[in-house]
Amino acid sequence: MTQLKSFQLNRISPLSGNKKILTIVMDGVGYTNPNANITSELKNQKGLLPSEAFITGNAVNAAYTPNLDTLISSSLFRTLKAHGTAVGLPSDDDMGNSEVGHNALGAGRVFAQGAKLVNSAIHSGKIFEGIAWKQVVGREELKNKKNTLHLCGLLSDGNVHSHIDHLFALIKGAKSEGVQKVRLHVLLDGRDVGPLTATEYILKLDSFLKEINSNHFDCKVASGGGRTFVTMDRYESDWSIVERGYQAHILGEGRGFSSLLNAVETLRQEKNYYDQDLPPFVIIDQGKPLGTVEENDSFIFFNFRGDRAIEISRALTEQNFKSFPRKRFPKIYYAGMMQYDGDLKLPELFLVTPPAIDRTLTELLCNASVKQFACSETQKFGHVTYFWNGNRSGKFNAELENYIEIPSDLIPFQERPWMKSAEIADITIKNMYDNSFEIGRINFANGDMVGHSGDFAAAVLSVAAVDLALGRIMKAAKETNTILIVVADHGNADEMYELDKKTKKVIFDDNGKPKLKTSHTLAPVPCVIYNTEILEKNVSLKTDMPNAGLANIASTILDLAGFNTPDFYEPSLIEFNSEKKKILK
Ligand SMILES: O=C(O)[C@@H](CO)OP(=O)(O)O
Ligand SMILES: [Mn+2]
Ligand SMILES: [Mn+2]
Repeated sequence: MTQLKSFQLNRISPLSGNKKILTIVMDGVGYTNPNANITSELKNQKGLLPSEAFITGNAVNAAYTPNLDTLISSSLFRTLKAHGTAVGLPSDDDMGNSEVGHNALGAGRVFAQGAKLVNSAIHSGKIFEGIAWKQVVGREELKNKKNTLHLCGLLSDGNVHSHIDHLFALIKGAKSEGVQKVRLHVLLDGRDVGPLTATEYILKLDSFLKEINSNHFDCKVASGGGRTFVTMDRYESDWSIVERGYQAHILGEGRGFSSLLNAVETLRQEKNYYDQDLPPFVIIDQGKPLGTVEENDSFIFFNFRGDRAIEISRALTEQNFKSFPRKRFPKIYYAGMMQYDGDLKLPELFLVTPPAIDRTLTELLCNASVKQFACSETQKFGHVTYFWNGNRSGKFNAELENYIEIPSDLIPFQERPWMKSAEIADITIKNMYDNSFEIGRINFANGDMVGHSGDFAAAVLSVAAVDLALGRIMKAAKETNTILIVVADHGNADEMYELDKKTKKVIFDDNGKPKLKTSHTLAPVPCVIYNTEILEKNVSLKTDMPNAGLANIASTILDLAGFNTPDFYEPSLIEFNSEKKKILK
């Protein structure tokens, strides 16, 4: 990775009088005009509540949000782009997500992201020329069937963590390389795609395998499970998720089925599982698991995004691993689709080089000796640290960076939609009064984590809980001389029902019920700068930036803090009506 030289910020006006700037990320709280998309036809649908937001499944607009409403009515309110090319994704059909959103927020620029980089590496063929491919796939032992190549990852075209086309390209590449035996360990999605879409992808995979399998090429599914229950934990929230995956994928331990389709269909019949919650399973052939991982096998984790790939990567490669008993730890040739953590160099081998996100806001502020604060609950803690800092888990300067994690609950979040919003507000407000930082950022997980459950009523409560916390912080901001920048990283709770792409009308299922949506949205996000009358009087939003996105926030923070904004960052969203130095006094 080429790293450019670091950069020294030039401060033209110090933050005096304990002035502070705090960015609040309301995860998954997209903004759409409350009055859009209503038709009389929709209003007449049976069984639906009469409010417009309720009818369209927009939990952000349906929630009681007096504080957010105050912010939205301010002259310093606008929306920002948070999806597609504005955050480095391949196309504007790609919804935003936390990784690309927080990368853009923390780095002040847009980098071509995993989804895009893997596409180009496949199209150019470079993915099959690198060291990792040679060392993991190009091995003699795979060509003479002594060992097996395992591919593990998320089976969908969600393009947040993975894409099914990437899996197909790897399988084709392995066949061309002369590999004879491939075993797949698939995680069902239902979170970046519709909640009950697994069968679509399974049928796609089945017909692909039918086509590609031959006398000399044997590729089959060996194990799997739903992504939120099996393998894809993050930020060490619940290692038992990874343990279940290890048992199914590596040891071949778990409930047996004759095929992937059979597993999903049987499990769904027994209990109304959404895809993401499916328990682990193992495919059995002639009484034996079809594809345990053995000594000297090769293994590729084909998700490109890091947060949920780190723990399984550690479980498969770490010598002194203590997070759960592995029972058996075969020595394998392991590669990730990407390197998931730039500080830990994890994993050592990777197929595609990740974006070289350098000179992040945290780094520049550390160079300028600015005290910083970051806080969230476990589910989003890495978002305001690791993602915010360009996919690095370490700190630039431990003395200047105060990071606080509030442990998340280990229950379905729709059962506690307030999550840890109150605790995050408590700690943040305390740090505001203590003047422990100059520039901080926090994340409220609610709109996103509850949005993913598909539970509309709970999502409405989740947004109200964020609003309550927001109101407390707004009050404290007035009393502690703190400027707030309230923003979101992408939409989610703003569309709890599937909408027709063109007409934006709710799609109904065969029973006349709205089709639930669990994934993120393409919505823009709110952005407000809040605090003093002085600010409102002397600062305005530039009017010539209709396409501004999340990457414009970093410069805006620096601008408000009295720094010159670096020319390699996207420009600030604001302008000062008279001399900046005087206004920021
Ligand atoms: O839960 C996750 O992993 C993603 C969705 O796949 O959500 P977010 O980007 O908000 O973290
Ligand atoms: Mn998010
Ligand atoms: Mn999400």
